Amino acid sequence: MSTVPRLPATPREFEEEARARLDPAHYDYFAGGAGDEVTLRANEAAFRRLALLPRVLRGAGEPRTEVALPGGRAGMPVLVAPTAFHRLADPEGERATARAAAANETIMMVSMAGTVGVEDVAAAAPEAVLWFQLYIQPDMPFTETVVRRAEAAGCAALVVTVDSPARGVRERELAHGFHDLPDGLCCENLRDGAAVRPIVMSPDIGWEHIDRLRRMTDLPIVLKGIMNPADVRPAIEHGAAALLVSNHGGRQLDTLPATLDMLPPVVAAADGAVPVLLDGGVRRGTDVVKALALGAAAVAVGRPVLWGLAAGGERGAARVLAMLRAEVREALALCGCASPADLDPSMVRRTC
Ligand SMILES: Cc1cc2nc3c(=O)[nH]c(=O)nc-3n(C[C@H](O)[C@H](O)[C@H](O)COP(=O)(O)O)c2cc1C
Ligand SMILES: O=C(O)C(=O)c1ccccc1
Repeated sequence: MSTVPRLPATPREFEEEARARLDPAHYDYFAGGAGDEVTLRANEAAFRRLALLPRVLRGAGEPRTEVALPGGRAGMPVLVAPTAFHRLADPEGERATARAAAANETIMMVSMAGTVGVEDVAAAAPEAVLWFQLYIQPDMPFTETVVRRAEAAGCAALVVTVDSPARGVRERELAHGFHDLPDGLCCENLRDGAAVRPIVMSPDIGWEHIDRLRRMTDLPIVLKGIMNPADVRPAIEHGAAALLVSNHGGRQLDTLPATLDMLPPVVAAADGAVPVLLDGGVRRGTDVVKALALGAAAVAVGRPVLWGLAAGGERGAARVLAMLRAEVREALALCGCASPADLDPSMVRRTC
């Protein structure tokens, strides 16, 4: 009789299991943040500081969890954030992640630094809604080549990461001497004929590049890495269809505030013109509901999906997403909400 291995039951257990299975250098690559990891810790801590204040006797009925976004509908307000190098966690890599996202009716943002080409990700999960994450390369003809690949693969939006004019310095990577993918793995989306280009994080990228991208494609553009409310108006003026409040999971500049703490001022600056999403430190359904109460249209998770993938491949990643979906439904129900639209800022309270 064959037995199916037992999967962990909590987010913490998923991370422990992933840590036990991964090469320590790869675990630290996934887990680590920049500098003293102040921002990395701040993201989760901000959720813990906030308490929920449910409403009662609203007769809301069974809650619905789906949300409509510029790049399509998601069955739950928890998307898969773009993360690099999934084949370090599981041989199927991004194919497994896409199937796990599709099984939970959610959207996967496919990293430009993926270890499976975007066409193969799409082919592995034909029902998945994919958004393609792009680092605009200063070589704009090459950037266009990558955009055309994402379009041809059927991606429904471009997620342009704007928090990376340089690569963040992560001391855990330095300690292991982790610089490159092992032999046999590469960034398949960076293929250029027989060669694979390195990803350039360029300080020369400016709003004019967003304008050029806007002219290049009809896909909605999501700007990922907006933290300062002063950047919201220009983002809208330059044609962003949505904003993703993100500090890159604390992996770029250290000592940025928690994303949850910048969500209210960014939402206020957007003033309903575009939906605002958030990532960073989301681990439980209650975290999701807190962000939605403060005005997020949806959230995304990075590391939790990697832990699922490392602990149990496609099945592990799918379980992590299914747990989050069940927790969101439960938290909405216990808050007296029929849908995310019933949440509002009066339903969260700072405790310290
Ligand atoms: C291992 C790892 C790789 C990442 N790679 C990318 C990437 O290729 N592109 C990108 O825009 N963001 C990348 N991110 C940032 C995530 O998209 C996201 O902002 C962050 O992980 C959210 O925080 P969380 O991990 O606490 O959920 C990466 C994050 C991690 C942990
Ligand atoms: O590690 C990261 O956070 C990341 O964004 C990245 C970008 C390019 C290549 C590999 C990883």
